[in-house]
Amino acid sequence: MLCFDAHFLACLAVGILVVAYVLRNLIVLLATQYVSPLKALRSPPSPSFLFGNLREMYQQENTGLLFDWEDTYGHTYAYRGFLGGYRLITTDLAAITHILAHPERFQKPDFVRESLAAMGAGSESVLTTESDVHARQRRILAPAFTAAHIRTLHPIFWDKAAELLERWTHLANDQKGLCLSVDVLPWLSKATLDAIGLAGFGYQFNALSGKNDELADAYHLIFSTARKLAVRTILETWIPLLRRFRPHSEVMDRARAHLTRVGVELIEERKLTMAVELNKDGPYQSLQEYPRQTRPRDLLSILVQSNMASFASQRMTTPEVLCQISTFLIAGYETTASALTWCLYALAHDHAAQHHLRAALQAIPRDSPTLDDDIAKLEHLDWVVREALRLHAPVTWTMRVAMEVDDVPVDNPFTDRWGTVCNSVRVNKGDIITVPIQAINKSKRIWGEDARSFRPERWRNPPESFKNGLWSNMLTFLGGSRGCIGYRFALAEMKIFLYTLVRNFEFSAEKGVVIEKVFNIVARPIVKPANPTTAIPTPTNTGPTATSAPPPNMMPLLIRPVEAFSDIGDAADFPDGNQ
Ligand code: HEM
Repeated sequence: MLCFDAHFLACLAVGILVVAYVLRNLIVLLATQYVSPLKALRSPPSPSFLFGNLREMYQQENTGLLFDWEDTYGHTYAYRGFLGGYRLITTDLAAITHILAHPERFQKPDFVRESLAAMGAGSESVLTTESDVHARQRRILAPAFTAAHIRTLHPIFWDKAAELLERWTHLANDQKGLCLSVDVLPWLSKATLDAIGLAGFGYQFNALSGKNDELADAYHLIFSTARKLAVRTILETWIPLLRRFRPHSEVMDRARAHLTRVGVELIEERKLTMAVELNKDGPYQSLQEYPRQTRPRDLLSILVQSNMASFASQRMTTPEVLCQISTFLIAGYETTASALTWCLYALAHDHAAQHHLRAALQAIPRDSPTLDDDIAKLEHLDWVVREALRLHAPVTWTMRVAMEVDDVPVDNPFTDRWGTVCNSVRVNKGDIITVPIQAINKSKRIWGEDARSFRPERWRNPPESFKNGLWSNMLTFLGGSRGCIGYRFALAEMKIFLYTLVRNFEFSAEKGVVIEKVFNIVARPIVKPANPTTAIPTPTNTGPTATSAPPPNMMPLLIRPVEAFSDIGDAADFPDGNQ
């Protein structure tokens, strides 16, 4: 009896604590929301008390929601989050510039950092740290991303692009001049995973060749799950305790353990090879004594050196180094794969642009000794890459949280819900801000009436209005000190892949196939059935590890070798479905 009572009382105490914890969080949330100055902003109606506009936001790329909202509420307004909380959203360039220029005042919200950490980046990654720790990590990592170092990685990109070309050529040859339906997404994911593995860490995933690799499978799993905005995810945002009780996937746990094992092996191996080099090169006592100009610049060497550094400002601990390894593997492949996939999609829907690009690429011979310099400078290729990255930014939006009260200045005064004209937005500590990367990239105000069309020639005279994006007057790689560290890596890889693929293949869309975007860190394509009874088309080939079930994310395109196409006719002869 006593035992039952003790057990009962313990359960009761735990229950009370849990209820008190949830209530406390809800009260803090409601109080923060109650006093938030964002309540004064105009806002669209909220379809759900519990989830506000979050579900609509998730679909915004397919519905044009943010454009409608901007037409109705102007550049600066609020939408509703969990339990009706107001979140600032602004396409005002002065406001965005201010937010990105003050990373101390506007940090990543903890629920964003935790979900990135849980997806494999870890809590000590440059993607998830803030303030001094983040600044130190960026400083240490920067030498691996200079233009000069990225140039040394080109041979890896060329090899991987050639391998992909060979595989597609092999498949296409069986078609005897007819179009082959290929889901390009998994192929590009595998190729870019191989590339970052080798370029960053000398690690052979062999994903393109179809060899089984537990790590490659783990990354595939990370990006192919969580396709729906789950209620649980929203609740976890405000009740952090729930994050500790995420359903555990055994596969993911195994994958994480495997990732750590591989990371430790990579570090140890590199330490050994660097020690051998050191002894060969001179009487240095430690890696840090290497003359600066002869120090290896590849990512793994930089991480290993920092692990052994004696100065705190240059040192990363082993767990930190492991976090960077998994971060760069994640950040470095699915983003670029998504960018390339959407670029091929855009070209498949615009044969004139594709034709021009191909002609420009074919003018540079593959065996030219200056090929690397030439394609880096090739105007038309550059335009296509910029335009695809503008229209199909892989990272569609990002979030920040105000760490203190601030007045965010705006270029375009806005009228609040009481009719007052305002020149700045007041935010309180804890207010959430959405930076709508894609909506700004497609803004008619910046890019003109044809802002939502794919028109590479616009880059002949690009608009000057936005100076603060990291690259090319746009927000695709964000800006400020938290802008994408790997943008040169991504651009070089994209250009080499496009040179190789577009010179050799014609791409076209499949008739009647409508592609939509879903979000899982990056924008990924899915096929929208024309009506509920229409089956999702299964491309002839989905990549080396295809299974009978259609993959959840896919980009089926028709491809045909250029020679076969040239024999048959002109670009206009492509099957229906192309515009
Ligand atoms: C087309 C390809 C890519 C796009 C569109 C892209 C976009 C972005 C964006 C928008 C951010 C900022 C996220 C935020 O603060 O909310 C970011 C950060 C980052 N990216 Fe990329 N990225 C790409 C490729 C790469 C590559 C190839 C690498 C590495 C090899 C990389 C590594 C990173 C890292 C480490 C960060 C965190 C930077 C920091 O917080 O200091 N990215 N990227």
